[in-house]
Amino acid sequence: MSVKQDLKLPDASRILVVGLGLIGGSLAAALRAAGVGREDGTVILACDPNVDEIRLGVEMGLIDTGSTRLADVVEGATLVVLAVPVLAMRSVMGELAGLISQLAPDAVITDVGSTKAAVRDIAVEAFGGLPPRLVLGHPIAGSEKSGVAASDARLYQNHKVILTPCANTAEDARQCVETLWRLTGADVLSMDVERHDQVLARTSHLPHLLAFSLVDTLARQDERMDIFRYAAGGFRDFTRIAGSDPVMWRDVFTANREAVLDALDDFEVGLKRLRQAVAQGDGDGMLATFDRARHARHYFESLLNKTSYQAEYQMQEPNSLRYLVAPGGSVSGRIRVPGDKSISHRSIMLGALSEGVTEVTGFLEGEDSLATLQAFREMGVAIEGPHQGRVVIHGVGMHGLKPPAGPLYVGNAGTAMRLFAGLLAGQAFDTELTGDTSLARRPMGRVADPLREMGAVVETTEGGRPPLKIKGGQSLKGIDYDMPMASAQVKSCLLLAGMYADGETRVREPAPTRDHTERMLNGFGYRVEREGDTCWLRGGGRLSAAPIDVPSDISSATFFLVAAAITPGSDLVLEHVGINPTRIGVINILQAMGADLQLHNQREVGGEPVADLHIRYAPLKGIEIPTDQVPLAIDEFPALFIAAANAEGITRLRGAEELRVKESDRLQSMADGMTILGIDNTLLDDGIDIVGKGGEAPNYGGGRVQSHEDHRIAMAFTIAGLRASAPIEVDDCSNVATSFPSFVDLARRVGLSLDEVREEAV
Ligand SMILES: O=C(O)C1=C[C@@H](OP(=O)(O)O)[C@@H](O)[C@H](O)C1
Ligand SMILES: C=C(OP(=O)(O)O)C(=O)O
Repeated sequence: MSVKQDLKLPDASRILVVGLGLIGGSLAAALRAAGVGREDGTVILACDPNVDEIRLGVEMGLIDTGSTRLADVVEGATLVVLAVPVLAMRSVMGELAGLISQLAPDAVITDVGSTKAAVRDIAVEAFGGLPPRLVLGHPIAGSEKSGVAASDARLYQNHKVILTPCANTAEDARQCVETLWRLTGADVLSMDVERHDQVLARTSHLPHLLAFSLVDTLARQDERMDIFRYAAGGFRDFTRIAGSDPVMWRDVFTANREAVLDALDDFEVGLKRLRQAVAQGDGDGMLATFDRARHARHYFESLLNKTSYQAEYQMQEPNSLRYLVAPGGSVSGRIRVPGDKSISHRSIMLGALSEGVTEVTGFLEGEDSLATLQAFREMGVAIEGPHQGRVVIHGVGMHGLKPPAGPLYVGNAGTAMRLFAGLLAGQAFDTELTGDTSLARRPMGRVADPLREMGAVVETTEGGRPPLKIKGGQSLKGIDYDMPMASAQVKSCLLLAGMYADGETRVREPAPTRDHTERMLNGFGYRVEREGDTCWLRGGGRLSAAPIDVPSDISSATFFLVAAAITPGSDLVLEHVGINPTRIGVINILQAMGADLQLHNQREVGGEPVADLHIRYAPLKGIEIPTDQVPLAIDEFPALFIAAANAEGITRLRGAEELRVKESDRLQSMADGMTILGIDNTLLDDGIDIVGKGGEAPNYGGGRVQSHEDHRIAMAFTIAGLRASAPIEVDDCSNVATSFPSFVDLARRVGLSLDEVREEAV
C-alpha cells in the first residue's frame, strides 16, 4: 500500500522547456500524462533552435506552442526548465539573464544537466551570482535515442532525480521543482553539487566512456564485421549506451573532467589487477573479484530497489514500514526460524581467516550477517552464496585479507562492529568501520579501550562512538582483561585481536556470556582454554576450515515462544533451536513463570547443542528474574516484557542496564510502548517492574508504538497484539530484516493477523 501526496503545481503555471529533445520532450509528455494543462490551465511552452522539433512537439500534443527564439516565449513564465546540453548552458543562461525581468515575479528556474558544478559556475557568471530561485537538478534517466520524437511519458517513472540545492536556494523553489519531478513519477532526492559530480562520474560517466571506447576499439579492427555479426547479448548489454548522443557526452566529459579522471584512475587499477590474475591463471584471484562484483551488484540493487532495511538509511530516507496487528488469535504449528545471528557472523569471520574452504549451512540471510559477509568480500575474500542458507567461504588465512577500497559499512550490527574491531586491529592495513544511525549511537569505548591496552591504534568519535578508525601494522601484545560488563562482544573482540598478539590474551567475565567464539575457535583448531570465569588464548596460531551447521536462533524463536506462552489455545513446535547453555535464559525464565515448555530431541550439531522446543499455553505468573539469568537472556527481554504483561502479578527485572545500549535503549523503548498500550510499568535505571493482570481476557489496549530503530522492539509489540483488545500499529519495522527477514511470513503462518504498510516519505 502506498500513500501518495496530492501533487500539484500552482494553477495557471506557464512552464517553459528550453531545449525540446528527448529529456525536455519526455518531461512535457510526463506532465501531460499527469493531467497538467488540461484541468489546471497550465501552459507548456518550448524553445528550441530547431523549428522542426517545435512543430513536432506541438503535433504530438506535448507543448501548446513554441519558438526558436527565447525572447518570444519567456513572457510570464513561472517555471523555466533548461534542458540543453551542459556546454550550451552558457549561451542559454546568458540570454535568459538578459530577459529575466520578463519572467513571472517568483519564477523558478531549473536545469537537467548531468554535471552540476559546471552548471552552477556558468549560472554564477551569467546571473552575476547564484539566483536563489534557481534549483539545479539532474534526472537520472535517458535513452540512447534522441530528439523530441523519442519522447516517452514514462521515461522518469521510478527513476531518481537528484536536486542539488545550494546554501542560498529558496525552499519554496526547491519544493516546486520537486513537485514537478514527482508528477512524472520520479523519486526525488537531494545531495550537494560536489558529491553529485563524484557519484555520477562513477555510476554514469565512466560506464559511458567505457562503452564508447570498447565499441570504437572493436570497430577499428579488421575483423569488425565478424565481431559485430556474432556479437552476443553480453556485448549488446554492455555497449547499448555507446549509441548515446555524442555532443551531450562530449559536454559531460568536458564539464566533469576531474571527477571522471579520478574514476578512470580507480578503474584502471582494478583492470590491471584483473589482467594480472588472468595472465597468471590466478583462479582464486579471478573468483574473488567476480564473486565480489556479482554479489555487490545484487546487494546494491536491493539497496536501490529499497528491498532492504539498510537502503532506507543509506538513501537517508525515513524508515517507513509499519506493521498493523489485529487483536486476538492464537498460534499453532511447527516452524523453523532462521539461523543464529551470533553464530552466522562468526562463521564468516573465522571461515575467512581459515586455511581451506568452509561450508556453512543454516546461515542467517539477515542484513546484519550479510553486512559482515559483504565486508569480507570487500577485503578480497571469495564467498559463494548465500543460497538458501548455504555459504562457501574460500579462506585466505590469518594474514590474507586485502585492504578494502573504502570504509566497511556494517549497518545495524553491534556484533559486527565490535568483533571486527578486534580482528582488524591485527591487520597490516588501515580500516574504517561505519554503521547506521542506531549503531552510530552505541558505545565502542568498551572495545577501543582494551584494544588500545593491547597496543592497537583505534580512533572513535566523541564519547567513544562510531565510526571506528583502526590503524593497521601495529604489534599487539596480549593482556589480562577484567571486563567491566558481561559482554560476549567485548570478550570476542579481544580474543580475535589476541590471535594477532604476542603472548596470551586473557578475559575475565563478571557473569557467563555467550561462548560461540570460543566454541568455534576450538572447532577450527585454535585452542581457547577456560578456567572458571576466565578464558584465554595464545597469539600466532592458525585456523583450519571446518563445516558449520548454524542452528535456529533462540533469540528469534523467543518471539514465538512468548506468543504461544501468552495465548490461550496455543500449541507450537520450534525446530532445531540452538540451546547453548549461555543462551537459554529465556527458557529458564519462561519455565519459572509457569510456561508449559518442553525440550525434545536434544542433540549436538557442529559443537552447538540444539533441540526442538514444544510450547503450549499455560497461565503465567510474575516473578523476580534471577540476575544470573540476565546475560543469558539479554536479547530476549523485549519479548519477555510482553510475557510479563500477560502474567499474573509483578515481574521485576534488575541488573539489566546493558539493555540501554542495544539497537535502542530497550528499557525506555519498551516502557514507552507499554505505557501507550496501558500496561502498568515502573522504569528503573537498571531494570523495570511490570504489572500483569493474568487471566484469559485481553490484558491491555491497542495503539501506535515506535520501534526506535530496533528490530526486537518491533517484533515484541507485534506479538503483543495477540492479547490486546484493539489493533496495535508498530512504526519503523524495516529493521526486522536485520535479524529475522521471514518474521512476517512465519508470524502469519502460525496464526497472527498482521499487515505491512509501506508509506512514502512525505
Ligand atoms: O556476541 C554476540 O553475538 C552478541 C552479544 C550480545 O551483546 P553484548 O556483548 O553487548 O552483550 C548480544 O546482545 C548481541 O545480540 C549478540
Ligand atoms: C543487540 C543485538 O545485536 P547487535 O549488538 O549485534 O546489534 C540484538 O540482536 O539484539
